[in-house]
Amino acid sequence: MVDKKLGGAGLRGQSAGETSLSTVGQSGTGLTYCGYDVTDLAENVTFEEVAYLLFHGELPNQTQLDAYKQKLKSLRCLPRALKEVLERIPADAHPMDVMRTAASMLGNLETEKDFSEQKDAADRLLATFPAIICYWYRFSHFGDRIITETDDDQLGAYFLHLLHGKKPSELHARVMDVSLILYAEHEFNASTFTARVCASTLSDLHSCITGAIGSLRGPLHGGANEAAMELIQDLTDPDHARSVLAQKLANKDKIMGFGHAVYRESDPRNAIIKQWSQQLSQQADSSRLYDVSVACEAFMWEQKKLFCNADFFHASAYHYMGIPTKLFTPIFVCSRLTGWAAHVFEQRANNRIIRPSADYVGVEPRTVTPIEQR
Ligand SMILES: CC(=O)SCCNC(=O)CCNC(=O)[C@H](O)C(C)(C)COP(=O)(O)OP(=O)(O)OC[C@H]1O[C@@H](n2cnc3c(N)ncnc32)[C@H](O)[C@@H]1OP(=O)(O)O
Ligand SMILES: O=C([O-])CC(=O)C(=O)O
Repeated sequence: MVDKKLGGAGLRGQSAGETSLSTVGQSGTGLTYCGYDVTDLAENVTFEEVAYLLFHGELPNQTQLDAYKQKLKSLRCLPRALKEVLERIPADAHPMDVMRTAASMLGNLETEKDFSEQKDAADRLLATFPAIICYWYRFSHFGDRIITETDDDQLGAYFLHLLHGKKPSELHARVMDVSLILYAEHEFNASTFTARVCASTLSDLHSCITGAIGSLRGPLHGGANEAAMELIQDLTDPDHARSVLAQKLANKDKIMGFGHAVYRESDPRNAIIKQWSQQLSQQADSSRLYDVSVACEAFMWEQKKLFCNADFFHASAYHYMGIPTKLFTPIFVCSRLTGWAAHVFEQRANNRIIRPSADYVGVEPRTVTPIEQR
């Protein structure tokens, strides 16, 4: 793998601490969680195993996994006060604002009083995030008060079940599971770094997660999967895709779902989700979204040597599973919560408050002019 030339703004390339949770752009296909290649994990384990790995440092054995899944299932009930808050948030709210408010509200209702409660607090958030976003969505858009306690075995299938009101197909359940694995953890990305900065003040887990959701919301980070959908939805065929992109590049527009702060030639998550998007397209009425996405990928590489990041083919994959575009980034939250929480645990275990310095570029020292003379 070629190292990206790093330096300058955005703290690019500077080490801001240690982690044993993941490596980005260093070994294997480019992304490892606790030493396992993400490609290996996406092929051979489930998201619940990845969550356990990030929280405990090792994959669970069968007994541990069964107990963990049982625990998560038992935590799916939303408190009445949280449902009341969700019912008051309007349908035109940004779903990431719903997630941010809900994480904060849960922090009021079920405050983490001591760090010894951190894993239970994280499991509770993990178990409830799919219910939170689907409860708000179904109530605000259709007036449904859904029952959030179901017997779904896995979080991805649980989300699709609550969203659509019926259990998903095996293929859809598997794609959601893989998607959650791919989004789970990514070293010191902007939202995780937000969580760690907050943790370094010895704040509570809900504050760390609430802040991280705010950072993930932006289109340069998690919001890119929705922005990519907005781009591809209007592309009629590969020729049209090429001409729209050529115009955008001429305008110096950023093309969402392309490029990365660390990877230089490819994002290993792309090949995986792309292959699942292709499978979904073969079952769909039309393969247009997949075909135009492939044309965008080829054109961007040919013109700018820019490659698809994790977000680009997630857009078509999620769309093929009937997921409304506005819920794409909240799914990212449901997954990345595991990475955020694991980083909070790691920060707390060896903490020093994160407080860098700034290079001052303002005016020279001066004295106050009395107000009547200004
Ligand atoms: C899961 C995730 O969060 S993955 C990231 C999701 N975000 C996106 O997809 C948004 C689109 N992409 C981007 O904005 C950027 O590629 C980022 C934010 C991901 C990384 O930013 P940086 O590290 O600053 O990018 P990088 O240093 O590689 O940029 C090099 C050049 O390529 C350009 N470039 C990078 N990405 C893009 C893009 N998607 N479209 C057009 N040009 C781009 C930059 O503008 C820069 O040009 P310049 O030198 O003329 O200023
Ligand atoms: O690492 C980054 O900068 C962004 C990213 O891909 C992620 O958070 O998954």
